[in-house]
Amino acid sequence: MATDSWALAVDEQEAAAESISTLQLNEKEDKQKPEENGTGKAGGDADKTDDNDDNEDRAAQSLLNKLIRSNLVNTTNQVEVLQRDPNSPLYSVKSFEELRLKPQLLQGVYAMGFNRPSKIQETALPMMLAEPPQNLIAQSQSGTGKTAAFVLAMLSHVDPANKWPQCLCVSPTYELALQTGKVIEQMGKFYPEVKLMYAIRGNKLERGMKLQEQIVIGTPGTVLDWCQKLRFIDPKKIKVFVLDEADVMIATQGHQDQSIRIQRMLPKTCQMLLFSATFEESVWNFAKRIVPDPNIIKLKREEETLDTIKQYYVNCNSREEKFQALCNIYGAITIAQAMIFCHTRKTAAWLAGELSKEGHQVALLSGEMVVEQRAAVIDRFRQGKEKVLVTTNVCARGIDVEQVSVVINFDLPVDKDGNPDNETYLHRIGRTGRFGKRGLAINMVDSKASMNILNRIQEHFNKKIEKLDTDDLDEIEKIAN
Ligand SMILES: Nc1ncnc2c1ncn2[C@@H]1O[C@H](COP(=O)(O)OP(=O)(O)OP(=O)(O)O)[C@@H](O)[C@H]1O
Repeated sequence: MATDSWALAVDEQEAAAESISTLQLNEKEDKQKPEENGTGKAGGDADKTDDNDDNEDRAAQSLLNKLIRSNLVNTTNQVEVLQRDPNSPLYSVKSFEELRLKPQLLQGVYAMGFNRPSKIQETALPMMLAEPPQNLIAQSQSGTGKTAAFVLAMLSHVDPANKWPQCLCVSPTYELALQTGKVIEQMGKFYPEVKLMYAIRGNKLERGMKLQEQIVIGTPGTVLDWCQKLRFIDPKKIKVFVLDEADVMIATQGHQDQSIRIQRMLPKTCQMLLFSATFEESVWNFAKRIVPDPNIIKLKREEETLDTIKQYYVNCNSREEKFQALCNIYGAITIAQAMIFCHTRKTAAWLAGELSKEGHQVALLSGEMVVEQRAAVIDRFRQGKEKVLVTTNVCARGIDVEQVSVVINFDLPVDKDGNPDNETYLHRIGRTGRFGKRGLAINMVDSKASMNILNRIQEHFNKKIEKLDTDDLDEIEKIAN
């Protein structure tokens, strides 16, 4: 997940513009709207249309990644552990059996197809299941098994004989809460005595009632209401409090305060667990307020490099010339699958249309689609049903489509001030050690300004980007070898 300031700026812009409603997120949460912040539009290459509003927000990004992910993201990086009590032994497990889980839960874990704990689970699970309970702040990239870990911890800690809420989990949005709820249901499949309740707006309960479900998952506003105003939950009886997606949480106004207010109502003995995909200072400051005396686990993201990538640029004068160059490349070499990035929705839609007319099977990923539609587009592309995926810079941020060996920057990535967005460039084109197969990146340059951007990207990475003459078929053929 990108943490650049531009991403945050566009998030705010998106929230302010209320175009978030098209993503159908937060609809059921009484989200406080931030003030209009007048964030400017991101400047493009030659392509300065005003439709660059398909800004992504963190919640949508996170949901999208969850919906399209079919596997664990494995990393070879070691976890970094900071223990509250450095003298206590640090346990790590290599199998689920070692955790001495209830048989119903072990059955649930195996039924989900998990053979062994993921890297972060190896250390986080023994810590979360220890007696007495230990508090934990854990950070690792999306897809590394955090959700599965805290779901297992919650299910292990409840006493099904007690008919009241014992575990409370807060998520930033209704949809993310539902996704986690599904994992609880799956993992607890063989443990039917444990019941789950969703504390989300729209779930109206009779006044005066007391919840009997042992696990409650919801959004901060509703959870707070249910604990404080409506008293459906007795917060003093909560044994485990989970705050998921802390980085997404703090990007939504109001959620941080609500979460802290919930936390203050819980008993001192309650186990506090906080998870985040990123760990910038704001997340860290928030985490420290939610989790007293924490153990801390961090798992670094695998570094991407440009070492195995052949990079080229093509000089053009207009978007039509860029399109022609693209056609020449397609005419000369066989491209199994390519991702093409544009700066605006309008360009992306235009390009997708032109490529279709040329007979290409094109998928278009656009900001106006709801998250589920976007997930479906990416999924089809991953399955190879389409050979070209055209998208905007913002829309595809943080999405990994590993098998793509050709990336075309129809417009170069720039931040909101028009400076090169090196992080996005690297993430889009770079490969981690594991996916170290050779790749090809082609950058379209169409103005002095974009040539300048390209030069700065070259300088930043200290890697030469070769010029490619797309009118010379022989030359293009060479790049494929
Ligand atoms: N031990 C495991 N073995 C195999 N698959 C696993 C294991 N743990 C989790 N998974 C699977 O890997 C995927 C990612 O796991 P999970 O959702 O828990 O990651 P996450 O770190 O919480 O991601 P996010 O930050 O997006 O919520 C899921 O499909 C999950 O079912």
